[in-house]
Amino acid sequence: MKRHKGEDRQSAYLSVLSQAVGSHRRLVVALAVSSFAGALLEASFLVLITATALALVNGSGTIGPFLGETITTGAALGIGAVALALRLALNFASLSAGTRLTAEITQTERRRLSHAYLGSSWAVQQAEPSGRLQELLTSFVVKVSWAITTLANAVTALLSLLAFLSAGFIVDAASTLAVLAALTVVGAVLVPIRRRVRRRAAASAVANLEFATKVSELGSLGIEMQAFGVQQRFADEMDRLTVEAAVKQRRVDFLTATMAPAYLAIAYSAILGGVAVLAFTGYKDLAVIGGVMLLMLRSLSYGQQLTAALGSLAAAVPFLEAVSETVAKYTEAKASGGSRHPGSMTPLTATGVDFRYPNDRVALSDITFRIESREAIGIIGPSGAGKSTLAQLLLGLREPTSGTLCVDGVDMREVDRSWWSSRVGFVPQDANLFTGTVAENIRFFREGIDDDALRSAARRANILADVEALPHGFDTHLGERGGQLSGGQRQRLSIARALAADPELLVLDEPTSALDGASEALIRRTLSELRQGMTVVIIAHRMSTLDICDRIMVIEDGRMTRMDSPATLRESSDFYRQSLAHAGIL
Ligand SMILES: Nc1ncnc2c1ncn2[C@@H]1O[C@H](COP(=O)(O)OP(=O)(O)OP(=O)(O)O)[C@@H](O)[C@H]1O
Repeated sequence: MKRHKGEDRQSAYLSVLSQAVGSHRRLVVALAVSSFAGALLEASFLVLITATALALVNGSGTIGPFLGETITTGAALGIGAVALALRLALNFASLSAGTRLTAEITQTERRRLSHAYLGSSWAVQQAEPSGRLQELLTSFVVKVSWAITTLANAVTALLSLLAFLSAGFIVDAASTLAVLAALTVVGAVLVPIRRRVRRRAAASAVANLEFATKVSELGSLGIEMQAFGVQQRFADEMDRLTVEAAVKQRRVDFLTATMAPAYLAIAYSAILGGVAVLAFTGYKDLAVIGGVMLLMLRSLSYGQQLTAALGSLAAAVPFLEAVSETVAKYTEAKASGGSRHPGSMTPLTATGVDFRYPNDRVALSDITFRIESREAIGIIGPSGAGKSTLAQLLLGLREPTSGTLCVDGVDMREVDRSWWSSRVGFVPQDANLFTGTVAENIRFFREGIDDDALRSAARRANILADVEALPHGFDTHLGERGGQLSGGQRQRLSIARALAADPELLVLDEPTSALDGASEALIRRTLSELRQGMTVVIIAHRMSTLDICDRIMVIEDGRMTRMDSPATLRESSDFYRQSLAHAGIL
């Protein structure tokens, strides 16, 4: 059977919701049951108390019959008092279940999102717009927990309504049926409004994410913003995005809020109709009329709660959907890797390797090479030639689009990722330091790096003297992102981090780009000492850094045009000669 598009959407929402409720089902049920029982008690209390009051007015000592039993007014008052006490206890139980539910959902959704992100591939993490994950983890998760608590409230309101209607049937079936019919009409009238709320909320969720991305981007442009004096432009842009997000949110809020007055208008019309019927039929049983009126009013108020809860749910579901879609995207793009442990880190061979980015930009074509143990390989080439992309392939962060990359004869795709990363050191173009001590920054969350290994790594990276000059040495707390260090110091700290776990393969992506001549010379000396004990791959624009290399790979426009010793390249590669000439070496 052909399904309506709206139905598919509806079932998608329901499946996202039921997935999110998942392990919290127990609490949702506890919340619903305690609220339902509370509502039943309240309904019984109202029926008893109305009937008792009328009996007292009429001078009668009994009320009923209820379910075939008559009750004395004294017993009815006693039962009423017990019902009230029980209702209070159940109220507290629902409150406790509700607050626990919110806290648990916040935790599970945050864990689900952060674990999925951390387990996803570098390609997905790198493509993620900045600030998006933070926004999802904070305001989106709060809305998700709110959505599920709202769902529990909706279930509660629905069950309570059913409890009241059941009580109503006992008192007077015909009037209760009329109330039920009125409620069904109201529910149907509000369906299109709820659909609209959902559509508007989806637009609002998108605006929120765009806003978060912009805020994050603007935040990272701080120094340029000040230097170029464009703060006002930034403020204008922020204002524009703030207004856009606020307008979209207001539209959702307005539409959600219209549901209450719309509901009330229709509900009161139904009451008006009911009373008109009574007037018309001349029905006069005061006890029944009083009881039915009370139940009807209370039922309508539960109906109102149900409407409000469903409206809020419609507004929150797009946020839940965004979180679930993101988790699915991260999980689908899990960092790949096998379970094999090659006998050695070398030879490292590439055979006909191509790499294409998702935007179809071909970054590498037909790359073939073989790197032997303890070789020092330099990689040079014009900007944008594909050098960093190749480094990411060597680190196992990206997979070739075609061709193979092998470690001691084993395809990299089959190699155990943790085995590989524990044997590879990496120094990126920009040193990324975090708020923490010098020691923590060098250890970088890895276990088994003792104080001696720290000192040795710092010495080999030529940063030991700088660290010892700090007020608390290795225990000195660095500012956010290592803000109190110079660019060169940050780069050398990043080299110490790469060396701390004694890697067998060291990949350096322009390690000396931020260093002065003297520091660069020291790093060069360090590298020439290091290469005695490990295989080194260095991408460098500074030709002097490549002095220590046995062979140099020249990459031009994604292709490997040469891979030879420096002496041979002087003869065979125009690019190499030009680079030496620019560096004043030739
Ligand atoms: N994440 C990405 N998505 C799409 N294209 C990319 C991405 N990263 C790099 N590229 C493109 O791939 C090509 C190779 O980039 P790569 O960073 O590897 O060059 P590079 O030789 O390291 O450059 P540079 O020396 O300037 O750092 C470039 O054209 C670049 O625009």
